[in-house]
Amino acid sequence: MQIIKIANLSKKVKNHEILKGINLEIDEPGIYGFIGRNGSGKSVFFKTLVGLIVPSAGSINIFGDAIEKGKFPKDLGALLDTSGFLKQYSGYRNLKILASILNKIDDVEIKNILELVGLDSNDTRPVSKYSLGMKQRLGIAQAIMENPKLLILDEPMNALDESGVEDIRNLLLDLKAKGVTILLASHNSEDIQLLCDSVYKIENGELSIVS
Ligand SMILES: Nc1ncnc2c1ncn2[C@@H]1O[C@H](COP(=O)(O)OP(=O)(O)OP(=O)(O)O)[C@@H](O)[C@H]1O
Repeated sequence: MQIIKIANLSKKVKNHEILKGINLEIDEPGIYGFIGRNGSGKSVFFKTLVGLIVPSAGSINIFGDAIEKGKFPKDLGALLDTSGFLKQYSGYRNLKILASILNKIDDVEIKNILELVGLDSNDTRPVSKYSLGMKQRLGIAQAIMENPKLLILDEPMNALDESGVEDIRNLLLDLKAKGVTILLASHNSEDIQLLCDSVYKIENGELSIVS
């Protein structure tokens, strides 16, 4: 089944055309990089893919299903920003609350995912006490915890230290080896070069293939 099919996708806010007639088809699992200057439209593009932003025109299909507003696509995990966590609760409690929506994974799996991204699963401190890098790791844990077949990651290495970057690179390559498709927006050319099978550029809201 086709993984992603995007046809003529546009997003206009007032007179500003943020995305202009984007077409993209992804048929093969792999890691797809998205590069582009600050403000070029990468985050808006990703948010549109998951139904958080409603396009002005065009269509998006993920695993054959049309994306609709507010209906998060199944088999999809996303890291779009890490500000959505409930700051008064621990990382574990946050993931548990999110996991209770679909009820696909149990407590042991949640703890394993936390350890996988380098967080202490027994840490009871609230997220308000987390460093930026820890929040980023928690965001990655949230994105991957339900074993999605498609993963959309907006700058996942933000605020990570060197070993964190190395851990997450390896994690993404492991997921790719398991057949997961990953869309990765990054400003880090090393991440793009090391990880991506194909690279796209967004420039002034238009998408083109780089390699
Ligand atoms: N919710 C919104 N409503 C209106 N305009 C928005 C909204 N979010 C982003 N924009 C505008 O859309 C354009 C693209 O922003 P976007 O965040 O997608 O860029 P980006 O490529 O992700 O940038 P960066 O590399 O800095 O993360 C910018 O001009 C921004 O001001």
